[in-house]
Amino acid sequence: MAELYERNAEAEAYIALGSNMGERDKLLMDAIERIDAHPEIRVLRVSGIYETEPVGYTDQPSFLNMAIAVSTTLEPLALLREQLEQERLLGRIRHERWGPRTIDLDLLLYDNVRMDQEELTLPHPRMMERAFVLVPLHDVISDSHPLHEGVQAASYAALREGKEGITLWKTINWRSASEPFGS
Ligand SMILES: Nc1ncnc2c1ncn2[C@@H]1O[C@H](COP(=O)(O)OP(=O)(O)OP(=O)(O)O)[C@@H](O)[C@H]1O
Ligand SMILES: Nc1nc2c(c(=O)[nH]1)N=C(CO)CN2
Repeated sequence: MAELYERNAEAEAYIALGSNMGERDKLLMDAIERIDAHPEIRVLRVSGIYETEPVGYTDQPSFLNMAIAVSTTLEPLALLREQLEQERLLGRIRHERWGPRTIDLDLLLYDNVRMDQEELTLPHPRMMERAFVLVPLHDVISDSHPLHEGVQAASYAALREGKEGITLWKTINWRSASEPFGS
């Protein structure tokens, strides 16, 4: 799949972030700044920070969740590996599945790429059922994205129903520190 991309072609991708240990908002913003500092990734838009009840394993602290839109010349697996490296650098220790974590970075969408490998499945297989993904994603997804309407409808429904207790915790004014590619 990734081979379909010409070298240096820019793709638009969406990443979900979550934290429920330590200084949660600082960890999220650190992760975003580190991603933006990568020479082949530019953070275009940043969602609000939302507080959410834990989903899955519920006996753990509440999460702060966000989403970002990025432009990148990395291929999908390289982008995922960069995210995993940033998780590692920010001190993520893996315990149980769906358990507490300092930082979690999930790749939601990469252009219109569909792939189904153990290391990377796109679109993210659980994204449409999670308010903690859909509501922040709606803040940053492009109006012209094929999933925009579906994400919008599911996000509004989640907010109406108070799904996962989601509430806006803080808004962010984002300005990328990196130059657009090719400038
Ligand atoms: N779209 C994707 N985004 C992130 N990781 C993915 C994706 N598809 C597959 N993976 C693989 O899943 C592995 C485990 O990811 P992780 O520990 O973040 O899961 P989780 O956050 O506990 O659960 P969930 O996947 O339900 O969010 C990663 O090492 C990665 O290789
Ligand atoms: N509210 C919330 N719950 C979760 C989250 C998360 O980011 N937010 N991440 C999980 C593992 O991906 C499991 N449960």
